[in-house]
Amino acid sequence: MTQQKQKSTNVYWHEASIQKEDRQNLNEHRSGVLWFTGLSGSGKSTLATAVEKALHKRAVRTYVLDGDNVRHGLNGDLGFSPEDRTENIRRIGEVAKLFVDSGVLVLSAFISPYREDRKQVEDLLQADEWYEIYVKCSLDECEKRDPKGLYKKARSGEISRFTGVSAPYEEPENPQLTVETDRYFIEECVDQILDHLRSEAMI
Ligand SMILES: Nc1ncnc2c1ncn2[C@@H]1O[C@H](COP(=O)(O)OS(=O)(=O)O)[C@@H](OP(=O)(O)O)[C@H]1O
Ligand SMILES: Nc1ncnc2c1ncn2[C@@H]1O[C@H](COP(=O)(O)OP(=O)(O)O)[C@@H](O)[C@H]1O
Repeated sequence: MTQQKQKSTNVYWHEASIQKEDRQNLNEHRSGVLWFTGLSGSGKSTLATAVEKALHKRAVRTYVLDGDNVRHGLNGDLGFSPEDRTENIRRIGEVAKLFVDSGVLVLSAFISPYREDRKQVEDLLQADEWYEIYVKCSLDECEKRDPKGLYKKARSGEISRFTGVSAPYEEPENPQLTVETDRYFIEECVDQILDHLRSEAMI
């Protein structure tokens, strides 16, 4: 699957009568994207889910977009070649942007291994709507955790192009936040993220 080309012609943008700002005012919080990126098993889903729970308690409208789940539906036609991963992230970016427009705080949990792909998503959003969170964990530790047994399969050759083993992961150069999940407990990482959101006046 290659990068989508614009095929639709004669289409016109329809301006809505209710704008993003109206929805944010109604919700009494800003919308945006917490973009968790990191190796498989680093803790993206665990943290996105735990942070969502904490935000929900504070009456923040949230939605988790998760790699495994989105690949069951919307992106079920995509594999793990570099081109498919790029298209995967491009579509997620567009979906995330719609959620942001709807006034929601999105928590996305995708490996998103390429810097350029993450930058493309960032460019779809306003500066204060984008929070890149690097879920940092050594390959060694991810492999020890191996919650789905995928590293084992990748090492035996049963899965090809596995991130960190036989496919690249490009670390964020300038993330808003780095959480080191091989150094801190889940609760500590969640607190670090919530503290950051507070310092950004997001909550
Ligand atoms: N080859 C290969 N490489 C990496 N990951 C693989 C692969 N094959 C299957 N899986 C499973 O797919 C999940 C990653 O999907 P993503 O959409 O996040 O990947 S990507 O952003 O397009 O790289 C990933 O989920 P997480 O472990 O939660 O990261 C795996 O469960
Ligand atoms: N500090 C931490 N943060 C997140 N997960 C952690 C942490 N410490 C241990 N873990 C464990 O690591 C695993 C991470 O799995 P998961 O969240 O599915 O990762 P990913 O979504 O990045 O593939 C879980 O079993 C989780 O309990």
